[in-house]
This record gives sequence, C-alpha cells and structure tokens, in this order.
Amino acid sequence: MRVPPSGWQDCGVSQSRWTVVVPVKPLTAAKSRLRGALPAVPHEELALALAADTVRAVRACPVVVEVVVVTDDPRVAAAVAPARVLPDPPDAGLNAAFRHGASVAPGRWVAGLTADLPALRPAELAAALHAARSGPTGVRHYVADTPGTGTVLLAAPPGVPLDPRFGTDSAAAHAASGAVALTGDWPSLRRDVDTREDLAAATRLGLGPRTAALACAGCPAGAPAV
Ligand SMILES: Nc1nc2c(ncn2[C@@H]2O[C@H](COP(=O)(O)OP(=O)(O)OP(=O)(O)O)[C@@H](O)[C@H]2O)c(=O)[nH]1
Ligand SMILES: C=C(OP(=O)(O)O)C(=O)O
Repeated sequence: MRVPPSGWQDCGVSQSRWTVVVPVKPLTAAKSRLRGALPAVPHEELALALAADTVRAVRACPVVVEVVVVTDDPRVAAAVAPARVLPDPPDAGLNAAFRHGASVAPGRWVAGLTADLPALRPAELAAALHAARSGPTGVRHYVADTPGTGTVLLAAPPGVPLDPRFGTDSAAAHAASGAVALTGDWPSLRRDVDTREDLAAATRLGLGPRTAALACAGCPAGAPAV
C-alpha cells in the first residue's frame, strides 16, 4: 500500500483538489462597460490586469490543483503562465467556454470562475470551495456577485456536469437549474468588476498587484485613481 507523506491526512488536501476554469474574452472586446475607468491607462491593460490578478489569486489557493484559462488572446495566455490555456470554441460564447474548460477535468471537482475579480483573496475562494463540498451532495453550488443578480463562481462535484448559465440574471438562472446558493461572507470573491464604481469598491477591498499598479499610476503619493 502507498504510504502518504507525513501530515497528508491532517491537511485535507486529498479531499480538496479542484480544477478551476477561468474564461477570458479577447482583450479588445473585454470589459467594455469599464472602458475609460482609468483614463491614463489603455483599456486592454486594465482588462489584462483584472484577469491576471484573478488567476494569480486562484493559483495561490491551496485547494486548487489546476487552473484552466479559456481564451483566444495571446497576451492573456502569456500573463497567466504557467496556467493551462485552452482556446475558445469558435463563436460559442461564455458558457461554451466554461463547458470546454470543464471538459478537461472529467471525474474531478470543477469550478468555473469569472476573470474580473481583482481583489480576490485565496482564502475566500478556498472557503467557498470548501462550502461547496460541505453542502448537499451531488449538486452544483454557486456564489452570487455582490448585487446578487450575477454569478462569480459555479462549482460541480465529480460526475455532475458544470452546466453553466452565466449571463444576465445568472444567479436566478443557476438557482432555477438546481444549483444551490452559497451564502458565505466572501466580499472579495463576490466583488466582480464591471463598472468604474465596481473598480472603486474593489480598490477599497484591496486590489491584486497588477491592477493596483495601474490604479495608482500617476496618482500623488500612490493614492488610488478610483
Ligand atoms: N473565453 C471567453 N470568456 C468570456 C466570453 N464572454 C465573457 N467572458 C469572460 O467572462 C467573464 C464575465 O463576463 P463579463 O463580466 O460580461 O465580462 P465582459 O463580457 O468582458 O464585459 P462587458 O463587455 O462589459 O460585458 C469575464 O471575465 C470575461 O472575460 C467569451 O465569449 N469567451
Ligand atoms: C456573466 C456574468 O457577469 P456580469 O453579470 O458581471 O456580466 C454573470 O454574472 O453571469
């Protein structure tokens, strides 16, 4: 019998190995509602920074063993290295991108996460993934965004398709499809950034380094620009 390394049983890693799928639109089209939020910063740089900080936090989450980024954008692919990168299915959209990413992890715990969470703290993601494992068995779980209408995280156990319903009013769509809402207090996970106001709220929570560097560019004494 294989003998696990010392401490293996206690840390719970064998019980908590997740693949996380993060889709990112090509930067020229991404985060259109955020365009102009940082006037001194090229929009594509800001969209790239949001995605890079999101993936950075996912990679720092101890229960995540694989990050799959679905994107057609070579700048995103370079920025998220060494995460695994898959191309988008042609002209298929966000939910197809999630399904494509999840398809490389059959029989595993899989979560889909939006790429616009620049304040994400790895411990909050870990807590949400733990809650998804601790809830009702055999069902999908989701985490709504701060306003409560959208979705930031959708999680599925082994053998259950991710079946993503992201888009307008996706929290209600996920609930209607049988997914169970996770209600934890995870402000950095729920804080997706679609607008200038969202970016200001994320700044108050604490941005990841790449977005923070842009938000502070040109500010006196390093004060945030939003
Ligand atoms: N790979 C991939 N990612 C997508 C696609 N559509 C949206 N996303 C990503 O999904 C996440 C959530 O989408 P939205 O919040 O609507 O982001 P967005 O479409 O870039 O923003 P808006 O242009 O303002 O609607 C973002 O991280 C996007 O990059 C798609 O067709 N393919
Ligand atoms: C795609 C989504 O993001 P947003 O509503 O932020 O565009 C979603 O919440 O399902």
